[in-house]
Amino acid sequence: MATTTDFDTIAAISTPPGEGGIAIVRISGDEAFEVINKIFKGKDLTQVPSHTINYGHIIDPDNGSYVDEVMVSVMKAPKTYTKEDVIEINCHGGIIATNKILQLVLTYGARMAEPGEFTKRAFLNGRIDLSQSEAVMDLIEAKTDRSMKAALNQLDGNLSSLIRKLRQDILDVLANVEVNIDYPEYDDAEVVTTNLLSDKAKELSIRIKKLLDTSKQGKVLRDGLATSIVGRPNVGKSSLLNHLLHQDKAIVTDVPGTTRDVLEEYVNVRGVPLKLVDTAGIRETEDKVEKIGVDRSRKAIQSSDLVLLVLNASEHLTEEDKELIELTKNTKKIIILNKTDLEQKLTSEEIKSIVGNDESIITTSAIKDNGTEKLEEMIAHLFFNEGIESSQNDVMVTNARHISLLHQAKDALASVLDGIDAGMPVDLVQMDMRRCWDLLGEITGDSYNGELLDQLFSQFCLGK
Ligand SMILES: Nc1nc2c(c(=O)[nH]1)N(C=O)[C@@H](CNc1ccc(C(=O)N[C@@H](CCC(=O)O)C(=O)O)cc1)CN2
Ligand SMILES: Nc1nc2c(ncn2[C@@H]2O[C@H](COP(=O)(O)OP(=O)(O)OP(=O)(O)O)[C@@H](O)[C@H]2O)c(=O)[nH]1
Ligand SMILES: [Mg+2]
Repeated sequence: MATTTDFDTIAAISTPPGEGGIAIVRISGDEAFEVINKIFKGKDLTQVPSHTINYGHIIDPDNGSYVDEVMVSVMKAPKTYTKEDVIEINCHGGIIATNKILQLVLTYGARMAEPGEFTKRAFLNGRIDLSQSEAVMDLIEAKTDRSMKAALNQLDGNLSSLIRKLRQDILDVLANVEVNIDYPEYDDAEVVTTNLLSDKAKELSIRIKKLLDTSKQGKVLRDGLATSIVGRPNVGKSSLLNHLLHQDKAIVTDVPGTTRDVLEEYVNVRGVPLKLVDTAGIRETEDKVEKIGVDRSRKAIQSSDLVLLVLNASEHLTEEDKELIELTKNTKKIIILNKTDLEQKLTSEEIKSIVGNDESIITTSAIKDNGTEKLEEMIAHLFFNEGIESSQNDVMVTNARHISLLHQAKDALASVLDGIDAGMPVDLVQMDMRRCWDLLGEITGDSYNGELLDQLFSQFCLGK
C-alpha cells in the first residue's frame, strides 16, 4: 500500500456550487502548508497550534492584491480527516472568489482532487475502512432520519467490527486445522478436523444469515422503496402523488392522459423513504406520446418494490382495471379506491372478491384529503412491522455491494459443508473457508483492488 508521502497534495471546493454565506476550499497533503503560505497573509500558519482557525487574507502573489478576507482552519497530520495535513479556507461564498481561491491553490502546488478523494485517503491511510467510507456517502445521501441513523451506525464501525469478528473466527479455525494436519495428536485427526470445520461453518452461516436478514429493510432505508402509482387515466394518480408529497408537483386536470411522462420524487413516509413514481394512466392508445408513457408504466411496475394501484370508486370496474390487477398480480401492492366522495359504484368487497382477502385495500378521496393518513400508515406498516424500531441501534446491512458479498460468503460456507459431506480432502475444504474469509474482507476493504476503489469513490461528491 502506498504511504502518505507518495500522495500529492489535493484540493477542492467542499461546499455545494453556487452562492452561499461561506464556502470551503479544502487542501490535503504534504504540501498543504507550503501552498497556503504562498497565498495567505496573516499569522505564519506553520507556527499556529493544530486545530485552530485563523483570520487573514488570501492574496494573489502575482501582484499582491487581496482576493478575499478569510478564516483558515489548520489541522496537522495525523489527527485529521485524511490523516494528512489539512487546510480549509473558509471564504465568502461567492462563485467568483471561491473559484479564484481554488485556482490559486492549484497554481501554487496542489492538484484538483477527484470525487471522494479525501475520503479515499482516509481509507488508504487507515483511518476508516471501506464500509465506513461508503457510510460517509450514505450519510450525505440519507433521505430520512432512519436512513441517517443506519449510515451513522455504519460510520461508527459497528458493521466493520462484526465482519472483523467473523474473519478472526475463520482465521482461528483455519489455524486450528493447520495444526491438526501438521501435528495430528490422535489417529482420528482427520475426523476431528472436519468436525471442527463443519461446526464452525454452520455457526458462521447463522451469523451471516442474521446480518442478511436486516438487508431487506436496510436496502430500503438506503436506496428508498421503489413505489409506482399506476391506474387508468384520470383516476387520481397525480392527485395522490401530490398528497403524499404535501405539495403540488404533478399536473392534475380532468383531461384523461394528463401525465405523459414518468415523474419521480423522494418522499418520507413515516421514516420510510419512498422513491415515488407517478405514471401515465395505462390504456391502449393511438396517441404516440402517450403510448411511450404507457410502456414506461408497464416497466415501472416490473421494477417496483411496491405498487399503489388506483381505481375509481365512482365507476364500475373496467377491462383496463382488470388488466392492471392481472399485471400487478405478483407485485406487493396497495389497492386504492379513490373518489369516494362521489356516488360509489365500486366497493372494497367487490375488489376483495377478485383479489382475495390478503391484499391491502383502502378507500380515499384525494380531493377531500381523506385517506392519505391511512395510506401512509399502511405503507409504514407493510415495511416496518418486522421490528425496525428494536433493530435501530443494531447493525443493519444497507448496501447492495455488502449484501452480495455476504451472500457469496454464505455460499462459500455451504461449499465447505458440501465438501465435507462429499468426503473431500481437508485441504480442499479449507480453501472454501479461506474464500469466505476473503469475501468478507472485501466488505471492510481488507482485501480490495484499485478498480473497485475507483468505482466506489467516483460516485462521491467532489470535495468529500
Ligand atoms: N470543516 C469541516 N467540517 C466537517 C468535516 C471536515 O472535514 N471539515 N467532516 C468531514 O467529513 C465531517 C466531520 N468528520 C470528521 C471526521 C474525522 C476528523 C478527524 O480529524 N479525525 C481525526 C482526529 C479526531 C480528534 O481530533 O480526536 C482522527 O480520527 O484521527 C475530522 C472530521 C463533517 N464536518
Ligand atoms: N371527486 C373527486 N375527484 C378527484 C379525486 N381525485 C382526483 N380527482 C379529480 O380527477 C381528475 C384527474 O386527476 P389526476 O390526479 O390528474 O388523475 P391521473 O390519474 O393522474 O390522470 P392521468 O395523468 O390523466 O392518468 C382531476 O380533475 C382531479 O381533480 C377524488 O378523490 N374525488
Ligand atoms: Mg396524472
